[in-house]
Order: sequence, then structure tokens, then C-alpha cells
Amino acid sequence: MLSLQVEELRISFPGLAAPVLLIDRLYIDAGQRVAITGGSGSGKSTLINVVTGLERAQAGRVLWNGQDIARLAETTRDRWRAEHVGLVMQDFHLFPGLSAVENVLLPARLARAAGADVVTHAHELLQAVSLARPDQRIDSMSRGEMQRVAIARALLRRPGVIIADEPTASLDAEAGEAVGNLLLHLAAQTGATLIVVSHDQRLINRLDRRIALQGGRIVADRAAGEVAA
Ligand SMILES: Nc1ncnc2c1ncn2[C@@H]1O[C@H](COP(=O)(O)OP(=O)(O)OP(=O)(O)O)[C@@H](O)[C@H]1O
Repeated sequence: MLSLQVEELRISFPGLAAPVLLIDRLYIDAGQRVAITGGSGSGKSTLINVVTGLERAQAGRVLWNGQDIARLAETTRDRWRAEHVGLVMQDFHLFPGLSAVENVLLPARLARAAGADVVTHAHELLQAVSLARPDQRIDSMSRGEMQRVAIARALLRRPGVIIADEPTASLDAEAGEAVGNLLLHLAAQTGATLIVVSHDQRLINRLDRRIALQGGRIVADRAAGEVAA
């Protein structure tokens, strides 16, 4: 279970007149379930990249349970991310030549953490995302199936925070609802904080809090049920 504190954060890219992300202060409680919304180019993926330490900020602090991850050496930060963050990226980062279950297990194998119980859990997760063929190769799968493999892989090590970038984007309504159920269920079961970038209103409605970005800034931050002022 991890809390997130962001302070005085600024991200700029060369050639752009204005910063793509400018956040004075953001606090997400451990175990909270948060939607990040906003139009294309509003900074959602950049925010995810910086809070997971994949991107470095020019200024500001990103603290998980009080620990500033920007201060960690790169290899320590990579290890911290592998252990604590379940990340589902838009482009999945799966290995096409490997099967579904091999993909789910790969990060755990690289971390020498793929014991028999972890292998069993990998199969359980593939079942939970309704993938009946764990040995099917990724390169023969549909985009929606790949997305479900990526979700199973992110959840394998019962991370303290689950971060998903458009996790229902390639799925039909039924599969999207199943993925939403799974993310919410597993986050609740393990106490994980859940941060979801999404345009999927049904998924957004199921989360505790909605943070809207526009031009890299937070323009709304509301609890579920709260209406716009
Ligand atoms: N490496 C980079 N170099 C230059 N500009 C970048 C870089 N990465 C992102 N940007 C710019 O930063 C802005 C925010 O991008 P970001 O990907 O965070 O938006 P987003 O809200 O996730 O958009 P989408 O919903 O389309 O994925 C965009 O204008 C984008 O072009």
C-alpha cells in the first residue's frame, strides 16, 4: 500500500515553449482509487511516467510513502518499480515470441522471484482476465487479449500501486467491465493504490476520485459523487 505525494513538479521538453506538466501539489492516499482524465496531450502519460520514475522531472519531488524516487540511483529505482508498481502501459510492452504465461512471468523470472506459487498465481490471473489459453503466443493475439495479458503481468507481484494507462481502451463493453472488475477487486484485495488514466466513463464512475488535467495542470480534483462547482 503506497501513498503518493507530488510537490512543485515541472516537466519540459526541448523545443516546447511551455512545460507539459506543472503540478504544485498532489496527494493520493494509500489505497485510494483515482481516475486521471484529460484530453489528448494534456499530460496524463507524462504524469504516469514521472510518478513511476520512467521520466525525470526538471524540478519537483515525487514521494511514495515519503521516499523521493528521483533521489534513487537508476538501478535502485528500476528495482523499486519492479517490486512496487504494477504498470499497464498503452503499448503493453509484451514479447511477441513468448506465450501469454511466459510474458506474465518474465519480470518475476528476471527478478528471480518466480517460484511455484507465483507460477500458479500467473495462471489464476490469466483465468481471471478470461484468457483460456495461457500457452498462446502473443503474436497471434488480438489487441484486447494482449491488453489482458499486460494486466495479468502487472498484478502478478501484488504491487503496492497499480497504474494503468487506458486499460479498457481496446476492449468491448463486456470485456472492459471485466477488466475494471478485476483491477478494482485486486486493488481492494491487496490494499493497492489504483491510478487509472481513462476516457471510459463507466470505469471512471467506479473510482473514488477524479483528477482532470488540461495543458499539464490539474484543473479539477473531485471525490466520486461531487459535482462541478
Ligand atoms: N519526449 C517528448 N518530447 C517532446 N514532447 C513530448 C514528449 N513526450 C510528450 N510530449 C508532449 O507533451 C504533451 C503531453 O503528452 P502526454 O503523452 O503526456 O499526453 P496525454 O494526455 O497522455 O495524451 P494522449 O491522451 O494523447 O495519450 C504533448 O503535447 C506531447 O506532444
